[in-house]
Amino acid sequence: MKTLSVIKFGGSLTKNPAAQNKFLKELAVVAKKENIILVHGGGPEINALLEKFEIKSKFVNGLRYTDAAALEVVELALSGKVNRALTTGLIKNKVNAVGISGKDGASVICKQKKELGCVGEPVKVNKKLIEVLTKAGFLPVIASIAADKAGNILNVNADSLATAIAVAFKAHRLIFLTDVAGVLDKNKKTIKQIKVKNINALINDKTITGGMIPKIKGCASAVKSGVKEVLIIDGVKGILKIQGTIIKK
Ligand SMILES: Nc1ncnc2c1ncn2[C@@H]1O[C@H](COP(=O)(O)OP(=O)(O)O)[C@@H](O)[C@H]1O
Ligand SMILES: CC(=O)N[C@@H](CCC(=O)OP(=O)(O)O)C(=O)O
Repeated sequence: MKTLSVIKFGGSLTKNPAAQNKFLKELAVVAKKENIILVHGGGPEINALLEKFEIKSKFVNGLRYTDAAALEVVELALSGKVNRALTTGLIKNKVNAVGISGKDGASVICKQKKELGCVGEPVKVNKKLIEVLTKAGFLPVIASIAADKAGNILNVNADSLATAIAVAFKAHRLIFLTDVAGVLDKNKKTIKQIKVKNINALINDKTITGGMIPKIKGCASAVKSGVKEVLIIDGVKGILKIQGTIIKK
């Protein structure tokens, strides 16, 4: 039986068309040998569209405070732009990709983090739709938009969404591709391996900040839930020759 990898493509990489194209080509190779669920963010696309619409946004511990006006723009950027681009790119590389978001098929149910406005934290994954797609040979490409149990749309950090999906599907691997060479220490050198018990210290001493916080927290919960290989890797180097940080028990 093929193993399952959940791969999260960081929005940071959408700024680098060469890296994005390389990723799509390499994913086409990997998808022949493994089942893949692709989850993506799109921070820079969201920022660019918010600027166009003159809507201000701010980040709290790596999560965007999202009011109702910003939410519309977030969905437009994630589902309308980034999801379309990745799905089209995969189809061009002969991969049977299908673009959805976490809200489709009520796949990911969230609890609203009211202090952040229209932001959700995944609390439940309904596997049906994603399973139907993977079993029929499609590769799901999932934008980090989801809904609460009443169907209200919420902005979800893509790292948290990828983690929830990896845990629910008991994935063998969870890989976060980003625009840096893994988790860096204070001298900007890649930390090759991090133990879960050391993660809080790295956050508290501010080695890990901003967008790396939801990623490393996702890694910790995936490792604790039994995902065997959890990695934060250099998205520019790609997924065939993996370079970055492995997170272990
Ligand atoms: N210790 C760290 N090592 C590497 N990157 C870090 C660290 N702390 C904070 N960061 C920041 O996290 C960013 C990656 O997170 P983010 O911008 O959300 O990327 P993505 O869109 O790939 O999820 C890096 O570009 C870097 O600015
Ligand atoms: C709540 C929250 O912060 N949502 C994120 C969703 C996109 C994302 O996670 O994109 P990256 O992969 O670029 O980080 C945001 O609004 O930026």
